[in-house]
Amino acid sequence: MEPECIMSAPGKAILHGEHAVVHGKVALAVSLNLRTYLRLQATSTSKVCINLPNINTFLSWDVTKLKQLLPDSGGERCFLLDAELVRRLRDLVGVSNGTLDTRSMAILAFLYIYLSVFAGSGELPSLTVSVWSELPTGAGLGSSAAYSVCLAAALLSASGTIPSLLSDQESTARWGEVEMELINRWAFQGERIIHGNPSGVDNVVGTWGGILRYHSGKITPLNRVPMLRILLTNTKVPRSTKVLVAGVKDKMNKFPSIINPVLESVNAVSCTCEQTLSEMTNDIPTPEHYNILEELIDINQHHLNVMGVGHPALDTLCRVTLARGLHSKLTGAGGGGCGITLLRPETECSVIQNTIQDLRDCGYDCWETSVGAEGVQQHSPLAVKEEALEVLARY
Ligand SMILES: Nc1ncnc2c1ncn2[C@@H]1O[C@H](COP(=O)(O)OP(=O)(O)OP(=O)(O)O)[C@@H](O)[C@H]1O
Ligand SMILES: C[C@@](O)(CCO)CC(=O)[O-]
Ligand SMILES: [Mg+2]
Repeated sequence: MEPECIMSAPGKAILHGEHAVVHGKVALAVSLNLRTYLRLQATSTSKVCINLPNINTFLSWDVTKLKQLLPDSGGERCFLLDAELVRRLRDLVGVSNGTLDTRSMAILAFLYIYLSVFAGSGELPSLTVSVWSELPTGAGLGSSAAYSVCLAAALLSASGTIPSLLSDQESTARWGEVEMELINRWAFQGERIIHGNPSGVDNVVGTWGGILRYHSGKITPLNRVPMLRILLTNTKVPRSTKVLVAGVKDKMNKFPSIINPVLESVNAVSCTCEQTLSEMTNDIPTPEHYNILEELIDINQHHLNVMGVGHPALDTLCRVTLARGLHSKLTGAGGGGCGITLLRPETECSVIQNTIQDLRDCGYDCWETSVGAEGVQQHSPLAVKEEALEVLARY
């Protein structure tokens, strides 16, 4: 095992298709230039330690105690969640079945991947894992997926299942397709623990990065898309993806003939958006293209409200931006959290600045973001963003 490794993975924004994607519809998603960073250190303390400064969680366990929880076999566990292992971990962490609290979810996901990845070798190494993120936690930008992707990459690398990539002190590197598939599968298990019933789109974006279409597990990178300018707004209203996803399912069960057509319509929105983006890259983008993108945003935002995942703070976001001629929708699971606002090429700087100020006056965080960042990466210490290294080096 290498003495130390540092990984990072990006957050994501969903352009269209959140919730519908859980039920087999198309989603379009982009990676963000906000990342989660993880540092793993091999130790000889006979302890497993985790430091999660974003959620003020610092814990450790004796390796001998964790050994008692080892599942019978490893490896294949990246396909199905091992319910018995989850039960044992819940007992260890002291949480009941329905728990949703931030800490317990993060710890369960970590211990689940750690134990499963090392189960095959029968030996549990002592190590310290520290994770710090630029992403707001639980706000719709895929923080859970970026966290799970980093955990999967680091623990698979520590176990020797995938190679450690770096040869010199200053590089950043990415794995090949086979290793990324494996990272993605294990990250999906982390998402299952945190989300309950994830579609897999968030961990796919966290692993591969870029701009992509996701449909029932099938990933299609959109290599040619116009440069999209987006405002991200965090309403700071807390919410849980798990609860919201379960709420949509309840509505589907209660009113199938009403909700199923809505999901079908969201699917058509995603497909029409994809088609429009492709026309914009083949021809010169016109104002009419942007009008279509804006109408699709409005339609989808209404659909998401019908599904019950809106929030008054998101309504305010849409109203405030529309007053400046800009169109917004929630992104991710909704219920609060973040929204995206499309900027047109001709949108004047003063309009953008005034919109940002209006939103900040509502108490929201708001910033312009670039999309399409790299997926999961391994960094040498000298190639990590200074701020991230500074935080991770404290532990
Ligand atoms: N930096 C972090 N440190 C520790 N745990 C984290 C971190 N980021 C995310 N998590 C875990 O992920 C959970 C948030 O996941 P959740 O899916 O609800 O929100 P999200 O992923 O930010 O939004 P969405 O799924 O809508 O994109 C937290 O409760 C915590 O358990
Ligand atoms: C709400 C949802 O569609 C997106 C969360 O970012 C959930 C999922 O796809 O797993
Ligand atoms: Mg999530």
